[in-house]
Amino acid sequence: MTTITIFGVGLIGGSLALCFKDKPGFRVIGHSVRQASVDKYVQRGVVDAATTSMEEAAENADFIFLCVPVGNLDEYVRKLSRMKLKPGCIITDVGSTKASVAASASSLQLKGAVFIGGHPMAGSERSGVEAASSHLFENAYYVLTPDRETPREALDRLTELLEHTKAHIVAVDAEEHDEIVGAISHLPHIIAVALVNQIRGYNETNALYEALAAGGFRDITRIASGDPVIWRDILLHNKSVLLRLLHDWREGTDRFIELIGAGDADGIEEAFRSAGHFRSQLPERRKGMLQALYECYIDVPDHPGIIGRIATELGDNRINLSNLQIIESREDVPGILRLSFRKQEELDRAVRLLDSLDFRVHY
Ligand SMILES: NC(=O)c1ccc[n+]([C@@H]2O[C@H](COP(=O)([O-])OP(=O)(O)OC[C@H]3O[C@@H](n4cnc5c(N)ncnc54)[C@H](O)[C@@H]3O)[C@@H](O)[C@H]2O)c1
Ligand SMILES: O=C(O)C(=O)C[C@]1(C(=O)O)C=C[C@@H](O)C=C1
Repeated sequence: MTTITIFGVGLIGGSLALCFKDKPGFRVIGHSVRQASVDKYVQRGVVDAATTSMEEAAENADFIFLCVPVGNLDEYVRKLSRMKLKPGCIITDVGSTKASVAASASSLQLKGAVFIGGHPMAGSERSGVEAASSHLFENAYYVLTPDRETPREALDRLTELLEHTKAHIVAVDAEEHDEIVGAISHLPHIIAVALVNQIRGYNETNALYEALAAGGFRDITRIASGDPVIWRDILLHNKSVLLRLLHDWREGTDRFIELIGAGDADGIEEAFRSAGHFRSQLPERRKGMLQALYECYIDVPDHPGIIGRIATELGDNRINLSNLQIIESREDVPGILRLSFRKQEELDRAVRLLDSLDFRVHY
């Protein structure tokens, strides 16, 4: 029996637990500092058993996943280093920054256990075990950050276990990870939050800002709703990288001030063209499950039952909807529904079907 212990059964810890739970030969143990959370994990069937005792959770584990906020990782690694663990136990984490936890672990004697940093490149703005899903990591990249000391056999064992997530496992140096993930994840979160707060300020004197905010604003700001504690810790643990990136970002916005100020039409077009070109090359598989892979938008007249009818028509025609979101719904305008599918072929069939039913469909 392989025992997998998860400290912090939230969005990421809970999703990992669901990837392993009920697989033959696996037993999944959850840990929380709060009894109410322990009860909830068990009630929801996310883990086989749970406890508030760190020793009890860790003692028989073959794999330990630390899925707590980045700011708590050092404390967890330190506590584990003082415990008697099963020989050969692999300790890993899922923190969004990697250099600081790698430094904590390498400064400690883990008494026969091995630490290998990890970071699944999938998630969402939601948090807590309620948002967990066994599909979260499918087709996403899952970064591991072994170093020169990491035994090959341990890396292979962890990689083999993580195959249950259906993610693509890649090994990346911890510092390089923080550099790149700072740019493609942490900086965008900062920009989204700064933008929302800028608009929130304008909205205080004119509520039309909020009322008129449509698809563009929502698309670029979804991630501004991330958990404040999780993101506080991430930003503070990638400080030097982020300060450099923010400096570059300021140059990017200064460039727009120049282009617009000078009425440089060609320069503006070129900025959009090169960005669009780069973005269109991003591999689809990098998107996590909670993001749409293939999407279309439908104008829906504001009358009861319409959403149910669309879902039923798709279901009757065996077209699998991966997500359905109302992105605009006010009394005075038609609503807009965003439908997401996992496959191009499903999107194509949905568009043909909805067209034939006289819905206005846009891509
Ligand atoms: N949210 C994402 O998109 C995402 C993606 C990849 C990795 N991560 C990383 O995963 C880790 C967990 O994030 P999440 O999104 O699952 O958050 P979450 O809030 O859903 O889960 C965090 C878990 O840690 C527990 N916890 C919080 N504070 C604690 C403390 N002080 N001591 C002990 N336990 C505590 C919570 O009870 C919860 O079970 C973080 O390190 C984060 O950087 C997040
Ligand atoms: O999809 C989202 O909402 C996320 O924020 C996921 C996301 C990201 O892509 O930036 C956020 C943090 C992670 O550590 C990994 C992935």
